[in-house]
Amino acid sequence: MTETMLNVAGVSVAYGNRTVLDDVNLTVPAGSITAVLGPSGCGKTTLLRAIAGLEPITAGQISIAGEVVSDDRRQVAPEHRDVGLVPQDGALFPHLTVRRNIGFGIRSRAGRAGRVEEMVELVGLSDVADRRPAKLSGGQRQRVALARALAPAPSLIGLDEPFSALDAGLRTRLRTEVGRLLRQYGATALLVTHDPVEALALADQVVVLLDGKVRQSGTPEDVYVNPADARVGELFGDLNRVALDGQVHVVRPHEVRLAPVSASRAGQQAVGRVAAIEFRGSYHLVVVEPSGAEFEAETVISVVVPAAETVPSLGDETAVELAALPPL
Ligand SMILES: Nc1ncnc2c1ncn2[C@@H]1O[C@H](COP(=O)(O)OP(=O)(O)OP(=O)(O)O)[C@@H](O)[C@H]1O
Repeated sequence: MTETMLNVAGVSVAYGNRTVLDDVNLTVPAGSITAVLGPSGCGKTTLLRAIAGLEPITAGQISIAGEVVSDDRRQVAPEHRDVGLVPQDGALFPHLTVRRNIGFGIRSRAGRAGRVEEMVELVGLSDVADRRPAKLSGGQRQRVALARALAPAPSLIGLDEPFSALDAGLRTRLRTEVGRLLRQYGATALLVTHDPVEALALADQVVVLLDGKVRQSGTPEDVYVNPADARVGELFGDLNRVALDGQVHVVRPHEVRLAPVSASRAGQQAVGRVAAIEFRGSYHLVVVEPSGAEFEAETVISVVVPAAETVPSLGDETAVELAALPPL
């Protein structure tokens, strides 16, 4: 069996009398990446801070590599937890070079220089290793922050929205690169993010956090394909909620298709009018108002139509194939 590197059991955290984490449970197996996904304010940063020892917990227990580091009696100091943090903004020391930033957390002097060089190479920063952070690009700064967290070989790496300050193109490239580095290094990582693409692309396990509670945990495929409820489903992008035959069905816009009205088959297709069309770059989102009596008032069904395909015009009558609508 794989060793559990992080175990968070029934953990609650309160600020004053306001509970922001409520009975949170999660485990991270050694050598794997877990993403905690949730909207702004759901408690992601608080969870990471509690794990790193920067926030006391009000209930439960946190263990790292089999050692209890937080419970109702104990709170092991951050520097004794063996957790490397990559904060949201990188938080590099502005007056230190890349090398010295990376070496900062390595306590023993013996072997430090060699270790720093290894990390500099790992993140591909040999050319800029004597520069200070101000002379680096945003992507380079984030790589320094990652190397600094990895350098002391911690049991666990915590990443707090590490790509959020970067522009879209760089974010995608760095995401791929960081994923590769963490795997190559065999790191155990907990990534907190509000970005579903980041969570799905990088993680072995996704933990969905809503209002301070874990709503669902599973593989990326699990949580995407079988969301526990519509709120979880909606975290991963546009979602149709269609009230049909007394049940609410949810379906993603790319899972339904437009069809010619003449091919309509009862129960399989909804017929309606095109109420809106949005161009989204690689596709059009076509919003259809179905007219059948079986649909509740104000039901709309959004359909992804790839850019290469013909889109209907506003007001056109069209059919939507509904075969993929699972009830929730
Ligand atoms: N030191 C604090 N004192 C009081 N309330 C706080 C403190 N830190 C955070 N909070 C509140 O706790 C809740 C959870 O905050 P947290 O930063 O953990 O959420 P988050 O999911 O990381 O959000 P974001 O992505 O916006 O950083 C929020 O409502 C926040 O306002």
